Amino acid sequence: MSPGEMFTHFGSAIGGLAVIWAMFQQYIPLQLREHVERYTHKLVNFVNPYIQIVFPEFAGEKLKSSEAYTAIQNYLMENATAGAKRLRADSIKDSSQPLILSMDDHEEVTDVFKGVKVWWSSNKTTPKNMSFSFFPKTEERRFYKLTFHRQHRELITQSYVKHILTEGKAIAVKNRQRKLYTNNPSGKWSHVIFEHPATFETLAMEPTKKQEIMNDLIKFSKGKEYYNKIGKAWKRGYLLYGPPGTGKSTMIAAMANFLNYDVYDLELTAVKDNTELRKLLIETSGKSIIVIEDIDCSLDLTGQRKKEEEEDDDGKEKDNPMKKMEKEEKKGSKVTLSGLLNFIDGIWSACGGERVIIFTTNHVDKLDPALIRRGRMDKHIEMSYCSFEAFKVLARNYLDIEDHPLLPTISRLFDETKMTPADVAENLMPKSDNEDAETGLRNLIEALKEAKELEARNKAEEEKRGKAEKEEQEKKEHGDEEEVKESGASDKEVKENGVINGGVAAKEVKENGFAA
Ligand SMILES: Nc1ncnc2c1ncn2[C@@H]1O[C@H](COP(=O)(O)OP(=O)(O)OP(=O)(O)O)[C@@H](O)[C@H]1O
Ligand SMILES: [Mg+2]
Repeated sequence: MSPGEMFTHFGSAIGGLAVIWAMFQQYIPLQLREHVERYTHKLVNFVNPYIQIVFPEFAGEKLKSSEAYTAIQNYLMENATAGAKRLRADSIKDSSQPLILSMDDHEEVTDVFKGVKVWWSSNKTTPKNMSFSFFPKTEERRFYKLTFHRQHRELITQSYVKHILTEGKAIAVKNRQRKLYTNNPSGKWSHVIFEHPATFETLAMEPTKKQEIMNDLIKFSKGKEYYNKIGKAWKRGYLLYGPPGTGKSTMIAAMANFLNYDVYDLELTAVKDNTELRKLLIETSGKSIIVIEDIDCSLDLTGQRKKEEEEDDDGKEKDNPMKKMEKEEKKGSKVTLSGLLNFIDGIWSACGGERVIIFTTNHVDKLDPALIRRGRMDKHIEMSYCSFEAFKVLARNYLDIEDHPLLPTISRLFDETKMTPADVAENLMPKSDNEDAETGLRNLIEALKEAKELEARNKAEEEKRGKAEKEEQEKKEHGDEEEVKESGASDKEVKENGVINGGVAAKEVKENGFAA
C-alpha cells in the first residue's frame, strides 16, 4: 500500500467518525458542524505529506481513451509491471500476437525517477446510481493514480509526468501494428496488417553496402530539423534496381521494419488519372514508405512523351474517334510522367511527416532520366547477384552455419558464376525434415555447378552464333567484293576495249587519214 493510500485510509477512518458525527449532527448547531468538518479535512491534509494525481481514462472525448491514460498504460506496461502481482491480459486476438499485459484493477506498482520513488495504482470507480445496462463495462470509470511525496512536487509535475507521456507515446509507436496499404480500382486505399518478417539482418547483401543504407535511413528519420533548415520536404527517394529475385521487395520490407513505417504499395496501373493519384498520395500518412514496383512496367512512362508527339504528328488519326478511343484504351491509365514527378517534387511538404518513396525496376536503363535524376531519387541502390559475403548471411539464416569445410568451394563457385539470392535461398531450404545443413550446402554446390555449366554452354552457343554471323557477314562482304571485282574487270575490258578500239579507230583513222 502506498503511503498516499495509507493516508487515504486514514482519511476514510476519519470519514467513519464523520458518519457517527453525522448521526449526532442534527443535535449540533450548523455553524459548529461546518467548523468541525473543515478542520478534520485540514488535519488530514496537514498530516498527509503525499500528493495524488488522477489520470482518468476518458477525459473530454467520450469515445477515445485520453492520450495521457494510454501513454501511462504503455509506460507502466514496459517499465513498471514487473512489480505487479496481478496483471490483466487484454486484447488477445490470436495466438501469434504478443501478450499485452497491464495492471489489474487496484493493483499497485512503484517507479523511480531520478532517485525519487512514486506509486502508481490502477483503479476504477463504479457510479453509485448503477442503472441497468447491456454494456455494464461502459459504466466503469478507470483511472490511474500517481502518488508522490510533496517535497518532490516540482520534479514530478514538471519533469516526471512529461517523461512518462513522451516515453509512453514512443512505446505506442514502437508497438503499433503497422499497415500495408494498397490502392484499389475505386481509388481508395485498403489495408492489411503489415507483418513481413524481413529485416536487414536477414537480408543477403555485402555488409558495408547494407550498413551504408541503414545509416542513410537513420540520418533521414532523425533529420526533421535538417530538412526544415534547408527548406526541403522531409522525404527521401530510393531507386532499387536489379534482376528479378535479387531482393528488391525484400529490401523494402526490411526498410519498413527498420524504420517502423507503414507501407503504401501504389499500383499505378489501377490509378485512373493524375487527380486520383494526387488524392491517393495526399491520403498517405507520415512515417510511411510509398512504393511503386516495376516502375518501367507500371505505365508507359518512358514513352509517354514520345507517344504524345507521335499523336500530334498524324493529324488524320486524331480526327478519327474510333482510333482515338482505341489508343486511349491501350494507354489505359492516364497518369502521366509529369503528374508523377510533380508529386515527387514535394507537393506534400504541406502534409508534414516523413515519407520514403521507393521505385523498383528490373531495367534501370529503360527509365526516363527525368524520373530518376538525383534529387528525385536520392539514392540508387543496385541489387545484384549473390556474392559470397551475401551468401554467408543466407547460410546463417537458413542453416545456422558460420563456418564449414565446404565454404571455400562455394566461395570459388560464386566467383565463377552468377546466381540470384532467391535461387540460393531456394537451394538452401531443406527439402525434408531430416535434411541436415551439409545437404543444403551440397545442393547449392550442385546448383552452382549446373548454373556454371549452363552459363558456359550459353556462352559457347553465343560465340558460335556470333562466329556464324561473322562468317555470314564476311561471306556477304566477300560476295560483294567478288561482284565488284567482276564488274571491275568488265569495266577494265570496256576501258581496254575502248582504248583498243579507240586506238584501232584512231590508228585506223590515222591510217585511213594517212591512207586518205
Ligand atoms: N538479398 C536477399 N536476401 C535475402 N533473401 C532474398 C534476397 N533476395 C531474394 N531473396 C529471397 O528471394 C525471394 C524473392 O525476392 P524478392 O521478391 O525480394 O526479389 P525482387 O528483386 O523483388 O524480384 P522481382 O524483380 O521479381 O520483383 C524473397 O522472398 C527472399 O526469400
Ligand atoms: Mg519484387
